[in-house]
Amino acid sequence: MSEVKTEKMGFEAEVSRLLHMMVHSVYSDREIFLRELISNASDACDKLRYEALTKPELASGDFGISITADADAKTLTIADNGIGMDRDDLIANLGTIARSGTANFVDQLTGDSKKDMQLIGQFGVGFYSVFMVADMVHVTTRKAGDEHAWLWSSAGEGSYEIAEATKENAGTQIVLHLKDDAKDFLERYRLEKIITTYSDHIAVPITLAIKGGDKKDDDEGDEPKVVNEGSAIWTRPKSDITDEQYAEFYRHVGHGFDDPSVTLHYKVEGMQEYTVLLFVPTKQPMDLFDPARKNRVKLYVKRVFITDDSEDLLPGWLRFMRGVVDSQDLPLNISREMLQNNPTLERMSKAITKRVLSEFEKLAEKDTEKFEAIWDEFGAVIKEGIYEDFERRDAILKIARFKSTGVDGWTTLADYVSRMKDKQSAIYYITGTDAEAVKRSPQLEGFRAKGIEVLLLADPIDDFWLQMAPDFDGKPFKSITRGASELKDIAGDDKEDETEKAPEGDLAKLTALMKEVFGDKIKDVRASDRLTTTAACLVADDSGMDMHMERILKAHKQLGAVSAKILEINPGHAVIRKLAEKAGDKGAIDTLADPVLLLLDQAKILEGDELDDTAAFARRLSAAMEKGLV
Ligand SMILES: Nc1ncnc2c1ncn2[C@@H]1O[C@H](COP(=O)(O)OP(=O)(O)OP(=O)(O)O)[C@@H](O)[C@H]1O
Repeated sequence: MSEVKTEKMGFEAEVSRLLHMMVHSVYSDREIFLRELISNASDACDKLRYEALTKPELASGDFGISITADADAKTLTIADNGIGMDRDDLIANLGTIARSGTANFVDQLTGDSKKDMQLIGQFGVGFYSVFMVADMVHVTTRKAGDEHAWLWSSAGEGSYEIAEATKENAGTQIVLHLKDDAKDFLERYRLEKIITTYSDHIAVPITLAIKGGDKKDDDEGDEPKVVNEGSAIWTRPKSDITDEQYAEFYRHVGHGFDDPSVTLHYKVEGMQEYTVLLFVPTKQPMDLFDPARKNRVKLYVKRVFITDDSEDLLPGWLRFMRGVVDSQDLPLNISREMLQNNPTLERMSKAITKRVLSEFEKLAEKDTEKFEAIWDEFGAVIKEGIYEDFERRDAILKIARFKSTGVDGWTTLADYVSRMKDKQSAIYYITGTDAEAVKRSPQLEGFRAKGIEVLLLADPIDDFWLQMAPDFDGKPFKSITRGASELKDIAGDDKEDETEKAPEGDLAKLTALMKEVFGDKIKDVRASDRLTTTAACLVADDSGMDMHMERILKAHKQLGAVSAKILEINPGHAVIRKLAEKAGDKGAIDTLADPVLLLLDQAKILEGDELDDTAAFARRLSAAMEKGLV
């Protein structure tokens, strides 16, 4: 017999950190390791079932997962006849951290085992959780279509070994040598309970056999017994499925660790036939803002898993949804490439999207609080649909929620419109990168004083959808940082404005002087009615681009230079009054140059813009302070 070559390999540093924690864990829900292993085994069966559509020789018999507890050997074995792994797969999957969820988990480890343990519940650690219960793990695996089998072994600290092995069929067998304090995972009652609690929804049969030990309490013999329902959960009637079973399935299919906030389970029959089981998570999935904007809903055809990577199953703006769509109409031998631009899939996608939106609409009416909690998490993503999904634009605008100066929580556009003032024709908004900073924008002052509501938009997508959606209910959206304000024409609820203002004549002299000082730095200077407490602010020209949008485009190098702005000054502000008084004096252009330049820099700072010359700003400010102090 030739000698078996064993290679010793070190775990990736992050895995070692993770494993160290697992090995020394005091986590009370250790039983989740079994859920993770069953989940992986089921995924492996799904993958092979798909491969076998085009290469039937790869699969051998019915798919199944078997769990064997050996009380004498103190081992728990989980075996599947799924896709299996080759040597490279083993190194990539059981030696590194591939999943973003786990990587995030490791990033957040503090070294304080109590705190770290709490994180497991939020992230899950997949396969590595076996080291909470086992001090030695052997994985024997053979990839379907491959003649070699491999044995991966590790005690969970620092390193693992890989050696060539023999295995009759494709699939994976994982043997856990249980730690002394984990022997309860050999008991039938305990195992059955774990499997039915966490894995009942698994669509392949899970058999359990108990071997050896004292059989006094277990008269069911050594024969493997099927312990789960074994049918795909989405094919079962709703009335047979408990909330907990839905939640477990959600966690399995969505790789989530929270509970679903909405479960949508229905069947369509007629022209098209398919079943939908979709979930809205409670918390944002890790990859929500990945630039790839991938959809994670799994597409099945007649119960056979096809892909969880179809760009056409649901639009990108619903990428937070998790679950399964099982079609009866698509051909079973459909390749993933053939799914692109497939008319059946397109029709299905449209109908599901419509249904999801109408469920949101219903929920928003029936349980506003719950819908708003969903909006808190996913609103920024749903709004991408206003930008890119022309057909759904109106429907999304209808359910969309916004922060506004008029209310504390969220408002709908319809509610905003119902609160519009007499002669107010537009829906006013202001955009920015930070919700709190937006709230403090000087341009809001005049609107606040008149009780005219302004939407406060601080999601990156806001500037973009506003380009695509010109109005709601016939009312145009209008940026309050662009163009002349129509405040004086709108009947607000302010009292007679009694603030003392600079006389028109002086003001005209001051604006002329300022224009001269600023040159082409500024497009125009004019008196403002949008300011009440701030001396000056910048606004964009009516025909120009919204200032925040311009800044975004410049940051993304989509725009060379920003256009010159208009400086609006507040005639009621003491500084402006003083300046206006002096603007007609002889030599005023010299004496007032520094203060008016300071005003301009101040307005830029309020916008979060960079100053052209910070040294000059500091010098002017010091000079002004000196004048005030001495
Ligand atoms: N029984 C198995 N058969 C084939 N491949 C497996 C098996 N178990 C694990 N793997 C491979 O190892 C990878 C890592 O597994 P792990 O449980 O750590 O994470 P995951 O399954 O990707 O994510 P999650 O735990 O959220 O399901 C899997 O993605 C899979 O490719």
